[in-house]
Amino acid sequence: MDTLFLHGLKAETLIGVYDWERQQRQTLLLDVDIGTDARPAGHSDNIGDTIHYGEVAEALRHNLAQQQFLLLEALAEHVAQFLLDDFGALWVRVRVVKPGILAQVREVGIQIERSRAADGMD
Ligand SMILES: Nc1nc2c(c(=O)[nH]1)N=C([C@H](O)[C@@H](O)CO)CN2
Repeated sequence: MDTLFLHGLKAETLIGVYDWERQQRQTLLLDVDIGTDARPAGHSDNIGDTIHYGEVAEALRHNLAQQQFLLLEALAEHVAQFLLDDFGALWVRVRVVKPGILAQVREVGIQIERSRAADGMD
């Protein structure tokens, strides 16, 4: 399988379990890997034969700005399902980092992998 990826995508959303986190959106960093078949576009050289990464970035930012979550786990599940459902991804890896949230820790986050074939069982 081929992988289309967007790494270091900044997205704002309301997220967190503490009261102060419910007051305003925070900026998260997402690494998104999308399993796809790149051969049709590789042969045709036509944007219509692939997943447009600009559209993925815009749709994700727009969608997350309208959502709210308590946990990074819930946000990652939401993003994975969004990519499988709305962009026809065959498989996705979603890594979410919440920057600067813990002192003395470089990065905190979650990474999940989900696939269409497993139908939510993985
Ligand atoms: N496994 C997780 N642990 C924690 C989360 C989370 O989303 N997943 N979130 C928090 C708080 O919101 C934290 O970001 C604020 O310090 C704590 N632990």
